[in-house]
Amino acid sequence: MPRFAQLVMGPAGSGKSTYCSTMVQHCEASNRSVQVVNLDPAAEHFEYSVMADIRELIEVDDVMEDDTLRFGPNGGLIFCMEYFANNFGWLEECLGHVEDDYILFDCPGQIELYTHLPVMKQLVEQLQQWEFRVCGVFLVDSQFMVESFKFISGVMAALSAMVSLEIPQVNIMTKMDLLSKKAKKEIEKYLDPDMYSLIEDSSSALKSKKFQKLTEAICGLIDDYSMVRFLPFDRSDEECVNIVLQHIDFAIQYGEDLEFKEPKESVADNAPNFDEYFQDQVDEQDT
Ligand SMILES: Nc1nc2c(ncn2[C@@H]2O[C@H](COP(=O)(O)OP(=O)(O)OP(=O)(O)O)[C@@H](O)[C@H]2O)c(=O)[nH]1
Ligand SMILES: [Mg+2]
Repeated sequence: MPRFAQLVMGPAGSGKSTYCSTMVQHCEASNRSVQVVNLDPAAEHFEYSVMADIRELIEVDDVMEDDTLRFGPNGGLIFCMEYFANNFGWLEECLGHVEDDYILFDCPGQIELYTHLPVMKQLVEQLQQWEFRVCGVFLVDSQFMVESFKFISGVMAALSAMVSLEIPQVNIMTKMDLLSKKAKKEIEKYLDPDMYSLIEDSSSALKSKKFQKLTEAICGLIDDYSMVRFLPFDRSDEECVNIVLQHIDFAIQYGEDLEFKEPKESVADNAPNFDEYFQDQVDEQDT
């Protein structure tokens, strides 16, 4: 039987730890067992109970205090993650060999981990060797996405992770509950973006013709291959959380090998319908 994992990634403060605790609560409410592993050696507090915590292996503060290493916070974190990559045996011991388990890995927020450092890729390969099906979950804060410029850089960050990790990835726009009604309408166009029109929106801000052409080429490539799409994540909306979870489950085929159970009528009636959800949002926008 396969095992299942979500690698929860994204820039600092994008809501990774909050996403993990929301998912745990959501799954508990539907009698589903999901566990969390904290992989952030600099984490100070989180609201979920952990099955494993990287700080038991190594902590950033200890690395920074070491007189021979002399690292600052960022260098210290990279050192910790490299140390972790050389000691995957620790993780193997913590995870055990439970069939069919479902684990969320709450990762650190240093963006270089997802763009060019090999640690996350090594972790993915190791998890796959332990028979995990891994889905990347890339979080971007919706607060920063209401302008096309910031959006393009968010898309590029998500794309870097996709390209370097080579696993299915679901991109998520977090903190939707904080947006005003007007901003929510504004952000709708970023969920399934038409990059060509976004670049038109922002072309007046680009002073250099050369860079404008480069940005156009990048946007064109992303658009032509429909490479990046975002799902909205509002932690206060159960249906929204469920839709995100279903997308991820689908990507790693969770549930395919489980025994088939007759759905209860009430559950089937309440089953979320993605199209309806998005249609509701469009209707809201039209009114
Ligand atoms: N209102 C609201 N606040 C959120 C949401 N997600 C995160 N936050 C807040 O945003 C801040 C950062 O959230 P975290 O979950 O710690 O973000 P993180 O990505 O784990 O941060 P790092 O681990 O430091 O990279 C906290 O103050 C959270 O309470 C959300 O969906 N809605
Ligand atoms: Mg965190």
